[in-house]
Amino acid sequence: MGTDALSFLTPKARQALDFASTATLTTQLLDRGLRNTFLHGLTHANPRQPRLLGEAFTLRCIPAREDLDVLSVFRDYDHPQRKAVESVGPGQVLVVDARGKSRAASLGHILATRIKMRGGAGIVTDGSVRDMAGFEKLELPVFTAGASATTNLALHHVVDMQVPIGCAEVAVYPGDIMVGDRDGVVCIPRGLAEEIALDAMEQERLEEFILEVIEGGSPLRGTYPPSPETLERYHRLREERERSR
Ligand SMILES: O=C([O-])CC(=O)C(=O)O
Ligand SMILES: [Mg+2]
Repeated sequence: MGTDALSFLTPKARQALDFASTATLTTQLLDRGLRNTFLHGLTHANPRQPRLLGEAFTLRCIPAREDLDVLSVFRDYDHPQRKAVESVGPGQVLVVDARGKSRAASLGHILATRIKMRGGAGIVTDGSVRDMAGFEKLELPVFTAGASATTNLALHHVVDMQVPIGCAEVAVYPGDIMVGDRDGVVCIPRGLAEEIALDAMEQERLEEFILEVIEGGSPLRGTYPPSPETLERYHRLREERERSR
């Protein structure tokens, strides 16, 4: 996976963002007062490629208009949609504000493949994609509200890239960190990414322990959330494991 765009993070934070679940990350964001960071309603197109990590490269659409949005505009290689695709860099995720409208696709298999070849880290749209059979096999994480055969400009007019957008009702700023897994996609404000990542890793480790205890038959009381005694057991176990490494 190309993660060049994430070089502002420490290797430890990058690793953590590659591992932590979106459930854990949204909890960490909530703990800092951010309640609306999960892009609800989007699912991954390729079941084997659910894990997404990259920096947001944003694309904004407004409603199409019949006098402007005609098929011939796609002959222009500098059409904003095509220009955006040719601008997504290594480690970046194309995040499309399709106003939550999925009746026409944000893009298709060829454009998505170009993003992959450019080293892009993925695609997220609150609209749809076309050529779904291709996306199901594409080795690029793509999150979408669904499939629609209708091409982009029947409904969308791509106006701008690298501006703040709304995607699935979540504010996404260029450079924010997008993380996806089987639950969907979360947007982490760039300035919070490092600390969220490190704390998320701690939460993951603790929850792994809690799950083991629950699987061992313990009730929730005293375990989840952990009582001081359970926490002590956890810290002791961690110390033991670290010593034996
Ligand atoms: O969305 C479009 O019209 C372009 C398309 O089909 C593709 O990229 O394969
Ligand atoms: Mg196509």
